Amino acid sequence: MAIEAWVMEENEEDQRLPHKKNPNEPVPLTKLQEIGVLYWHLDPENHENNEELKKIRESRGYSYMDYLDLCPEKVENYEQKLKNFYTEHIHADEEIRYCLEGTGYFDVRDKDDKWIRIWIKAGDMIVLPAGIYHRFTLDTSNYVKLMRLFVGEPVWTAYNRPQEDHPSRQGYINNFVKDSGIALQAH
Ligand SMILES: CSCCC(=O)C(=O)O
Ligand SMILES: [Fe+2]
Repeated sequence: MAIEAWVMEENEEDQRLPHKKNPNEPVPLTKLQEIGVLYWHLDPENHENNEELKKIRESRGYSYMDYLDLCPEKVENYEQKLKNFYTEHIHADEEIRYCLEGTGYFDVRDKDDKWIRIWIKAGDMIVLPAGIYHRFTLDTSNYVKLMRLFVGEPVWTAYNRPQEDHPSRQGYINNFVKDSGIALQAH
């Protein structure tokens, strides 16, 4: 199964709507990889014994794991959390999420600072690199259950934009934005 992503139509409509352009401008996985986003599709059933997940965790050092069941009954300060998730931010580390149930949108900025919307469904696992500007919203299904992974003790601190001097932002620019800029200039 392939990932579904598109260039976002920015307007004042509800954030939970798809916000596709007309006509739609799909974004292929290769373009997401260029900006440092990793993606796997795994079997969401019986994830405790999923060999592929085990291998990814071992090879990338994802020792920590917990669950985020995004519904008002299970999450403290639900509305505030949703607001924070949709405020553009970065982290000092990777953001690793594996969708077990439901659906939602991860928005990431591309090299031209445009929003790309990534539709996450059961079985989708994504890694956002440290320093990438991003945000998250539920879609109209209003529910998602995610596995959160981390290397070592988790740090969920979000640094809201602008954050150009943050070391992870500078690292991100050096790894994923700068070279492509130079390559373009050379042509
Ligand atoms: C609902 S998980 C994704 C939200 C987010 O960007 C974060 O937790 O930092
Ligand atoms: Fe985040």
